Amino acid sequence: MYDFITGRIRGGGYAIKGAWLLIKHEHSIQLQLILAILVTVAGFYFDITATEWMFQLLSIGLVMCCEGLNTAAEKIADFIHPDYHTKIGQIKDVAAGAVFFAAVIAVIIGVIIYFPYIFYTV
Ligand SMILES: Nc1ncnc2c1ncn2[C@@H]1O[C@H](COP(=O)(O)OP(=O)(O)OP(=O)(O)O)[C@@H](O)[C@H]1O
Repeated sequence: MYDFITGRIRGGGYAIKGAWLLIKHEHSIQLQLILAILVTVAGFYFDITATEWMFQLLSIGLVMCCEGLNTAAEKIADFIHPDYHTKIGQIKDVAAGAVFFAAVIAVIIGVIIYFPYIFYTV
């Protein structure tokens, strides 16, 4: 039981270290973080509902999660095959495609939330 708890705590520490490395070194994650901060400010400004906050936070989490996994896939690809190869290109494109799905959904959710606040408020 003790090993289980210390192992989980250590695992959490590695995960926080990984999240910090993403924020510190990856421009794509830095951009997503800036966008997340901006929409969070917008959420407070427009006083969005609890349900809208949940969808917004889910969207932020989904995009940052996909972006982080995309970065991991790119790093694995570069590590196992640093030279140019069409397969590596496909692997990177597929990983980027996953981010694209998440980003499109996040934009649609953002439009659904903020369009009425911006255009229909009296
Ligand atoms: N080793 C490679 N072999 C073949 N094609 C590659 C290779 N590296 C990159 N590519 C192609 O270039 C695209 C961009 O790759 P890259 O690793 O630069 O990703 P990126 O999205 O620019 O990275 P970042 O998110 O760090 O800015 C890939 O999606 C792929 O199509």
